[in-house]
Amino acid sequence: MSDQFDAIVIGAGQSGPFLAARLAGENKKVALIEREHVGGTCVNDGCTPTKTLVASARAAWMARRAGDFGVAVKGPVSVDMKAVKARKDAVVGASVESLTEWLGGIEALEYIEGEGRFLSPSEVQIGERTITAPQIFINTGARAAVPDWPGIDKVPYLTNSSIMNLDTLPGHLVIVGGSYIGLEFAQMYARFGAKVTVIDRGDRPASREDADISAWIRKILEAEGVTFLFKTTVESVTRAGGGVLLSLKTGERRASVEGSHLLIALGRTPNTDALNLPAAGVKTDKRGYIVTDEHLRTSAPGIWAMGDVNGRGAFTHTSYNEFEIVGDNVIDKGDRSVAGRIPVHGLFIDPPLGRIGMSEDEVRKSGRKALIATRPMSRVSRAKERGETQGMMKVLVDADTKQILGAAILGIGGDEVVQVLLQLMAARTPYTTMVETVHIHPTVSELLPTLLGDLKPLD
Ligand SMILES: Cc1cc2nc3c(=O)[nH]c(=O)nc-3n(C[C@H](O)[C@H](O)[C@H](O)COP(=O)(O)OP(=O)(O)OC[C@H]3O[C@@H](n4cnc5c(N)ncnc54)[C@H](O)[C@@H]3O)c2cc1C
Ligand SMILES: NC(=O)c1ccc[n+]([C@@H]2O[C@H](COP(=O)([O-])OP(=O)(O)OC[C@H]3O[C@@H](n4cnc5c(N)ncnc54)[C@H](O)[C@@H]3O)[C@@H](O)[C@H]2O)c1
Repeated sequence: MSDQFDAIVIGAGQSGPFLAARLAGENKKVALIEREHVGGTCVNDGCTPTKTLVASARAAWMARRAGDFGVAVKGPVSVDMKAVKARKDAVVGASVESLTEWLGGIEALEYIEGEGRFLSPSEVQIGERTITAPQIFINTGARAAVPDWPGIDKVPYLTNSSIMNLDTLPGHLVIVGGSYIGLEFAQMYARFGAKVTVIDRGDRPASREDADISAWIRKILEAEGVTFLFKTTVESVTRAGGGVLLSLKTGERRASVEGSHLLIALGRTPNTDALNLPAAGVKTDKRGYIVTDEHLRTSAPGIWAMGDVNGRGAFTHTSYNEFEIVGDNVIDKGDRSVAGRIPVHGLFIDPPLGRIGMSEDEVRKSGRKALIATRPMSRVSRAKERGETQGMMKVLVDADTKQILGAAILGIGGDEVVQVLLQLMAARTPYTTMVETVHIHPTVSELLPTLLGDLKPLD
């Protein structure tokens, strides 16, 4: 027997639950299907747990540095990994609980546990049950990509999901992938006290960032004991002792590294394989991401795709924004789209990187006339007072319109401070307005007018 709904949402990530709730609020009968855990990656094995662990790692680091501030800590600082995990589990647990409670209290919404699979453009099967709706919204996210290295099926390895169960300190954590996931875990585990090696095929960490930002990231992590092996790929993996031996290739040179634990951080695979998308007529690209137009409509009328699964964002803020876009369009008959969305992201090493708009590389490639200013964090009094002067600020401005094109702030508070510039950018306000505005002293943001006052032509 088929259950008829007004709308079906597949996946309870960072847009699905909010859209399901909003539709239910419009007196629609809604089904929300989730195969693993409500809240998806962000809440369970992404943003929330990693930033909670980053906070523990920072506490350990500050305790070790206490003497720099004239504070005595008697004896060596040690980290209780079971307590660190328990704290992380408590923060995640509270988030999942409040989300579950909230969704459970919405009368018109039925939460269905299980894996959703299309039978046709309007029918979804979950186990023995088949449900139908004229509107279906896909929010199934992505998972860690696992490479096909020879031997990978015979060695224990960790991903961002399984590392969440670790409550012991690795002797030597080898991380393959030196981007967002790899870097956040690298610094965190180095601060917990593990030996950490990061392997990447590129020539620098976070290679989507400008070279000067990458150089600072490398310097910050190396100063904390992280070893980087760049231009290096993994040829094969085998079991060694209790851990894993990786055979590596750097140019023509071959070497090996043995780790007690291996973490794979090589990007993501969209969760589209279980959906049986051909039955619904939903097209995917070569990498398996669902193809959508700017309004997030798929190739099948009546089916939308939001979040990581459409390959347009890969961040919680982009997924949530896509709930807002689809919600406004479907419910309020709006005309919102992702066109013109300003790209923003953070990299939550410590100090963090906040990034908005275009990078310097992107501005150069665009060929437009631009202005640029940079300032080391060592020339920010707040950073000096805090004893954390690593990093730099960078801003790029259109030479003709005087509007901000992009900015990077790698330094204390960089993730928050950069959003001051984001507001100017979104409002299309010329940077000169900020130069004339008085800011609070002593803060990092007070240096933004000074930074903008130093703008020079980008040669
Ligand atoms: C380690 C890590 C750290 C991160 N840190 C940040 C950060 O600091 N800031 C940031 O903005 N982003 C961060 N991200 C990215 C962020 O987690 C994702 O972009 C975000 O979760 C958005 O995902 P989503 O809404 O597309 O779906 P997801 O959160 O991935 O959820 C999809 C859900 O769909 C379910 N599902 C899949 N297939 C089916 C099916 N067939 N039937 C039923 N259910 C299904 C899954 O079980 C899952 O619960 C991080 C990611 C990782 C891995
Ligand atoms: N702070 C945040 O917002 C945050 C944090 C973590 C994750 N995320 C999200 O998760 C996504 C995935 O992150 P990620 O770090 O896993 O992937 P990524 O795609 O950002 O980086 C993968 C890295 O692996 C390297 N690589 C790929 N194949 C390789 C190989 N065979 N050998 C050696 N190196 C190889 C690449 O050069 C690259 O540096 C990101 O795109 C991001 O959207 C966001």
